[in-house]
Amino acid sequence: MAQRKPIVAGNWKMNGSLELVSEICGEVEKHNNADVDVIIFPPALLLKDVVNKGVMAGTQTISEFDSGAYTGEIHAKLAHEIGAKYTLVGHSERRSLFSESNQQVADKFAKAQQFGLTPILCVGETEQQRDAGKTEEVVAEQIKAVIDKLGVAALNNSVIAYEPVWAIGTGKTATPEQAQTVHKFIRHMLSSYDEQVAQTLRILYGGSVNEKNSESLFAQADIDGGLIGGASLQKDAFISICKSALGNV
Ligand SMILES: O=C[C@H](O)COP(=O)(O)O
Repeated sequence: MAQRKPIVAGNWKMNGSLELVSEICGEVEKHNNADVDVIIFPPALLLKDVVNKGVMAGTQTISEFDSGAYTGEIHAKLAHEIGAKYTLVGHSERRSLFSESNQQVADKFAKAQQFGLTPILCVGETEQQRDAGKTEEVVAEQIKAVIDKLGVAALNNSVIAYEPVWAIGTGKTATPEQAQTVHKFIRHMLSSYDEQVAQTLRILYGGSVNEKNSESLFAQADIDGGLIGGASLQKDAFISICKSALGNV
């Protein structure tokens, strides 16, 4: 089996402050090493502060446009110049609250790579879709939008985060088995395009990950770390999750 370096990514969403940067980042930086990539996704206004603390960072979304009259958008080129290494694309909150389509997410993915950012493509089904037996179909469509636009090789320089919408911020974590089933499906689907991409792509799980469940989730064969929301705002919990990625992925 391919060796994949785990990632523990903290998505602060529209939370955090300069105080939180000071409280968490010094500690977090110590856990980013040869064995695990630790990344913080702060609100864009705190990106430079996080980078200045020596922490690997990214934006929570990115514009699909180049520079121009796009008030309020985050330019991938500027984010990269400031020091961002990654960006999330297609987080379910962007899809549901800001109506981002699969096509738009694919455009953002392309723009991120064009300007040197590694996209983390977020995918996942709603509870209704899961209940209707459509989990695999929904996740496959979300990934195929990127493959159709850019070709499967574009996934080489990316990460996928599987985040079932029903598990986000609800405390209702997918069981390790439920998560593993979908991660395995994603790898299987990718292997029909390219076996090397399927084996080397890092696939993170997100959705109510905390310091108590991270170890069992990360121990699954196809789970390469986590995208953490609420627990990434608590220093001790987040550090504990970072430690559980070591030797468990
Ligand atoms: O990006 C992170 C996810 O939306 C998970 O959030 P959560 O850990 O608060 O459920």
